[in-house]
Amino acid sequence: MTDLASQAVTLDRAQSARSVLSLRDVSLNYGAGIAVLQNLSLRIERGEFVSVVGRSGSGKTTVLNLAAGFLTPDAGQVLIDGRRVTGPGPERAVVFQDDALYPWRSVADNVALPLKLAGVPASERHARAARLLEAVGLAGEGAKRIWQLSGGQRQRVGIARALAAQPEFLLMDEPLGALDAMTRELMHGLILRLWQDSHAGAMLITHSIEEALFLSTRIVVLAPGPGRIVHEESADWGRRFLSGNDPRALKSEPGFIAARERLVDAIYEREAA
Ligand SMILES: Nc1ncnc2c1ncn2[C@@H]1O[C@H](COP(=O)(O)OP(=O)(O)OP(=O)(O)O)[C@@H](O)[C@H]1O
Repeated sequence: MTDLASQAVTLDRAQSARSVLSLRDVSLNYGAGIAVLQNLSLRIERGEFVSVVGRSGSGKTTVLNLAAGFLTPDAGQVLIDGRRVTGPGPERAVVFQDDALYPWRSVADNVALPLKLAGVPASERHARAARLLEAVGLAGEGAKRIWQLSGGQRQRVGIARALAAQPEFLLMDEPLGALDAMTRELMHGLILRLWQDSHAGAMLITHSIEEALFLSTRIVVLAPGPGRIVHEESADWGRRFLSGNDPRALKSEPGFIAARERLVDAIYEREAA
């Protein structure tokens, strides 16, 4: 697998100053009058990997949709470097569980689509798509159609496409939820390397506490009714994996297990009350 940083894919934006994506005191009610999120604040700097965990219905996807600009808060603000976000933008890329790829287009065309929309000339976008496919371990698969790929391969195409736009922030909503456990573990390494090489800030919504702990530099726990942050943890297992540590050994460390238990307690505390 090719190191993105060693490729010309190295991002113009990656060299720019630190950016911050922030949700500041946001509230949202989907028009039903019942608050889904209330006064929630969350900040993600480039270079951070922030996972959002919490029970079903706690508002995780709503948080990501606000950060992506798909939703507008009823109160509070979504900001990038202090500028108000009013909709989706090229500095934020989103990866969904349902990969939202075009099955009738080739793999390479799917990856290059954001570049086409941005007006990048054909020869350059084909070259960049090829480099991104190499980075996600799909070199030589560009001519295939999406329906010819496995679930794990499709998610890798989705991630390559998200990175094609050279985002400052990569927003992922359960991107690995449909994958088997082994493929999921392989994808963890891939996501960590791409995150490191792209210098992006990452937000991950996941139901897997272990996944959140292993990948993230920070994990926030949302509690429902209305959705708000009730717990935060800092972590560095992903960074230690990137510096050569064995993932299974890392996940067996007492510190990892203790952090996992704290997160479980924070997620289920209110239910027990
Ligand atoms: N489009 C919508 N219209 C009305 N209510 C919605 C809408 N989308 C979500 N909700 C409600 O908002 C709350 C939070 O939903 P959200 O999808 O953000 O939670 P989640 O934590 O991501 O859940 P899950 O883990 O099940 O995906 C839920 O009560 C849900 O029913």
